[in-house]
Amino acid sequence: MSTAPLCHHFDAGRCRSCSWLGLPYDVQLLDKQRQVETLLAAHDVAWLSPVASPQLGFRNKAKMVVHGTADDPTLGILNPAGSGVDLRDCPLHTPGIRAALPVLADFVTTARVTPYDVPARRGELKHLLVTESPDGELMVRWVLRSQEPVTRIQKHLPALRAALPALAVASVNLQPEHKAILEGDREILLTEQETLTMRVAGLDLHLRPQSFFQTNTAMAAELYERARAWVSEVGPGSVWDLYCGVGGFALALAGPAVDVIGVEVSTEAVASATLSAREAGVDATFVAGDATAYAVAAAAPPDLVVVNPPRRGIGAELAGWLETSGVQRVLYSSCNAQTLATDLAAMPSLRPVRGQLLDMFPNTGHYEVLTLLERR
Ligand SMILES: C[S@@+](CC[C@H](N)C(=O)[O-])C[C@H]1O[C@@H](n2cnc3c(N)ncnc32)[C@H](O)[C@@H]1O
Repeated sequence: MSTAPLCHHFDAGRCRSCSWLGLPYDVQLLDKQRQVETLLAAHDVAWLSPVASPQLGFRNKAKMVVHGTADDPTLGILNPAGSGVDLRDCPLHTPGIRAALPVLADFVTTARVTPYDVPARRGELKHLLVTESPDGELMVRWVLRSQEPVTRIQKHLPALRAALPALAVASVNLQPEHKAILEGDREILLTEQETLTMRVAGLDLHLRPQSFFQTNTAMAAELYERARAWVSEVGPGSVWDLYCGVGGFALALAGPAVDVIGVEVSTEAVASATLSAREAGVDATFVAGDATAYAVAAAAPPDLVVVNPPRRGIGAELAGWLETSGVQRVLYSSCNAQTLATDLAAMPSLRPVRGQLLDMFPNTGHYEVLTLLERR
């Protein structure tokens, strides 16, 4: 039986970012489950069935490198020779993003925003970042070397909005350094609307341009719903959500009988979470700062701590604090089972009793794993 090709760029060898695309999806999921069970084999975890994702069309954020010329830009990646590979029809992205990228490529030409030429260090437009909310609204960000094209972008923005009615938030990010980093610190908002509303798991989460959001909307919803269900079995009176981002876990777990505090290093994300809590009429507090510093300085631990760190994990200091703090339960959501295993080894008094893999990153070797830890 012949099957339709999933991605013509992959088949032609132009893009291998989805390094597992050649594996049938059920094999991908089995391999990931096997991997996480092996990494956590030292623990007696009750594993729930892995949560499958749509294999394509799931990715709510496009991070496109812009190359070529203003008349003929490419949106995609650079190949090893440094030439642009156009991936505007990348099938991982949501249909709304796929429809928007050709319009945004035309805009590069109309507004004369010259793509940045890495070897020559000339040009302006480095990346185009596009996020689609579950409601179909778009956030578009032009990552520029300098402010030079901003006036032209502003001038042509009304025409772009007419061509792309879903465009709700537009901004310019300034990344003046000649470094392979996605974006810089400074953001210039070009629309009145400042946030995209990410409606997942019954929550309306405001997302500002520089904040993190899980890139797979369906899996984000599954993650917060599972957190809500698992934690409700335990009924804690107080919860910290460390590495809270725009507050998904905190707001999913908040309630009249639960005192919730979210801690996050990004002030933008904290502002978004605070706004979402206020609009939902939820009593949750969000603090800008380092998760470890917050924990070690606290007078007393809460009943339950959620941690959802970047790939590096929570690290020895926070793991050590959790180990000795007396906190009864930890809900650890990890996008890197290797660092999860290291962190668990540093908290022998907290036993992972339940785990579930959520396939946040189909067609790659990556995945999210949610684990509930209980004090022995
Ligand atoms: C994997 S994301 C999780 C975000 C959020 N929990 C969610 O569900 O979307 C990790 C978050 O940790 C934040 N972060 C990174 N280092 C941190 C630190 N040292 N202290 C607090 N937050 C940090 C990042 O800004 C990012 O928002």
